[in-house]
Amino acid sequence: MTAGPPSPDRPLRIGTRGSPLALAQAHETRDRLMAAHGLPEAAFEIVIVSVMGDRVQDRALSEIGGKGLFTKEIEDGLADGSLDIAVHSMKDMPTVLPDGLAITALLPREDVRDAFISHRHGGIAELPQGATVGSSSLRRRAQLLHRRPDLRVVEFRGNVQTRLRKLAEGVAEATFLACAGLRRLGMEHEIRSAIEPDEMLPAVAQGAIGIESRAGDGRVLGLLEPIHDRPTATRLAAERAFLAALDGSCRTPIGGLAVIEGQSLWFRGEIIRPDGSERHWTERRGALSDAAAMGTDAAAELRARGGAGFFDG
Ligand SMILES: NCc1[nH]cc(CCC(=O)O)c1CC(=O)O
Repeated sequence: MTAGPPSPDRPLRIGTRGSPLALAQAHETRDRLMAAHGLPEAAFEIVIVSVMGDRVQDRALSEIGGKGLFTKEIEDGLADGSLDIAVHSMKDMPTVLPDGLAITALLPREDVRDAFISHRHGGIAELPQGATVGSSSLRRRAQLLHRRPDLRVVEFRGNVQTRLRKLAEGVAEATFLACAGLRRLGMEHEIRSAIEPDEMLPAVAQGAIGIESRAGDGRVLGLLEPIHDRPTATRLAAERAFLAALDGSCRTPIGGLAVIEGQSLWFRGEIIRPDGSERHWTERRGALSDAAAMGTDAAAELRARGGAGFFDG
């Protein structure tokens, strides 16, 4: 796009992954932009981009490694101008973005909690001794094993629908998904219980949708301004600073959550050994304007307490 508002002749091109959740998030973004600017649906074009993280289904994501497994191909489209904006789950976004790109808007955050999903049991405490639980998230595995070392955790990959099918097939007795994703998919009824953050601290940025665009594209920035949510931005500033200072790759079990209480920010963060054997937790309270510094400071404390090589075994 060059100038003027998006129109059916020159639609704003919205890049997204093709999973049902990604598409729901892209549609939510489009709907908010339509409402904010009084534009017709045809002024937007949703462009599905195939990314490595979706193509590889037979290996754990932590094994494939590398950053941006869910973002690279989409970011290439922003950089070469074939896309105008990209919609992402902020939970999946690396803390460092390619030169020239930035998160330029955040939608109001959804429920941050993890959901306990099971046909037979109501919550973690009800799981029988030695029960099998499916999860592909290193954080959820580590948090669960810390609390319940008796449980057997098996790899559970694939999108929300695939995981629910594995559960129905009896591959595991329970699994976990983000409440936010289930809500956005209209699948709230799958949530057996929502796990409070003091029981299972969510992933950094869980429940937040971010919009990425070219940092210097003033026209797109103007379009995004009315749909940007400042409280979400403040919370993510603390959480993502925490993650960045811990050098969080997908191999590191880390939880982090900031909430706004009146004029102050309450941040909680933790690091856990992948096998759940050791956990370090901390919290900070401070001014909203100190959000990023609080996250960085909390990370420095946990790094020192965990010691060198904490994440290795
Ligand atoms: N890593 C996959 C992913 N990325 C974002 C969500 C859920 C939606 C969100 O947290 O915003 C999920 C699935 C899940 O954890 O259940």
